Amino acid sequence: MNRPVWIRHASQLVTLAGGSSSPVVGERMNELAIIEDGSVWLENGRIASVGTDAELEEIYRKRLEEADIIDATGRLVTPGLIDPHTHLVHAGTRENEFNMRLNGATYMEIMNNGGGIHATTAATQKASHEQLYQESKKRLDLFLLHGVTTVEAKSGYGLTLEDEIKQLEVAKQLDEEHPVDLVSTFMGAHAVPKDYRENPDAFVDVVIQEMIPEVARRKLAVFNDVFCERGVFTPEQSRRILEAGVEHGLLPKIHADEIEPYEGAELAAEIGAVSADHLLRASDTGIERMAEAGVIAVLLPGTAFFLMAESANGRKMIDAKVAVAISTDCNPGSSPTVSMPLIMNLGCLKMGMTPAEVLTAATINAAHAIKRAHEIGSIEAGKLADITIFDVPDFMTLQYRYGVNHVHTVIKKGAVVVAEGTLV
Ligand SMILES: O=C(O)CC1=NCN=C1
Ligand SMILES: [Zn+2]
Repeated sequence: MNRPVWIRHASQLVTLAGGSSSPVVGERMNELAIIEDGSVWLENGRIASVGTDAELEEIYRKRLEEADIIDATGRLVTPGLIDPHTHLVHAGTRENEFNMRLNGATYMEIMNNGGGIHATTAATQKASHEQLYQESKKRLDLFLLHGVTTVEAKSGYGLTLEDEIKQLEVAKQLDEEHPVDLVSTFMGAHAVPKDYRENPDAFVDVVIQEMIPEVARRKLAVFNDVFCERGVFTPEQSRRILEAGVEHGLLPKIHADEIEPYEGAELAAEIGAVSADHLLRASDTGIERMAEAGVIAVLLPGTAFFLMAESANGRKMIDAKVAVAISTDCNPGSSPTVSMPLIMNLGCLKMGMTPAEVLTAATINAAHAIKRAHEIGSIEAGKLADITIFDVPDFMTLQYRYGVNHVHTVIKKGAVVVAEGTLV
């Protein structure tokens, strides 16, 4: 049995308490429920008590010797960060395309010429399970070093039943073996394979009739996602794919309005998606409908930055009472980063969000976007003991001193997995 862990004297203990029952919207995204000189007692992998240091010293006065003490004096303590949108499991890289885009090519031009997602699909189809596992594990180690304790991971670079299952089985093995928890999304509808270019609806039928039933039968995914974009899947095809997922118990997510306005946000609201992601080009109507329907906006400022595009308007969405979460969109083409701290910086600098709002978006709202807010995303008694300690005194400095990884310690289910910025 592991000894209890007592984190003491946090200059700011950001609990995010009070946001677990439903996604946090509007002004409440600025309410971090901070405890000065804060203290957390972790036991049996879960959070046992939260309060001031004096309060916990009183509660545990007869057990102080039992605990391993972590002195957080002068440091910021937050819930473990959560990344609700990654394409973690993939093979290969696309730095050649990065250079092409720096020389004026567009993302869709590259994709329509057989690169982009198709390039990564070719590499992933060729890769063995073991190769995918090893390459993805390296990325997961880096996520951990950047303070992330849970990630969502999509398939979508297989585009055949066998290869989609291969990706999802790698994610399952990583979830079982790596400290970071994974929540899987099936995304067979990530692109139309070249062989179906003349008849994309035939591929939609394969996704609906073959892939979704088998993935659901094997319980390899919680969510079903589709790239709803002009030149990829139409809103009508996307609807068919997401409704088929719902019929098999897979919750809907959608890549919406990333490159062009395409009424993806409207579709997300209409079918009651858990989240609509990207939204760089979402319409005002789409944002309003998402607020009414309670669809979470998962915003990906790293992707906009890397595609040299205008970011989504996080400010407008928060003011319209849409619950906002943020993510790296970790993928080899449009966002090859694992740095959630940088994504928070970009949320402030490029999407008009406050330092408090980006922290809410990277913790409790990200937990809601993967349906895990009952277990993670805030520092409250009973939740998993997933904690990140930053070597800055407060949540404002975390954004002010931008572009730096300030992670000092990461605790996953009560065990120290990163100490002084190094994997344990
Ligand atoms: O380009 C990629 O590999 C990932 C992506 N999917 C939809 N937008 C970007
Ligand atoms: Zn994505």
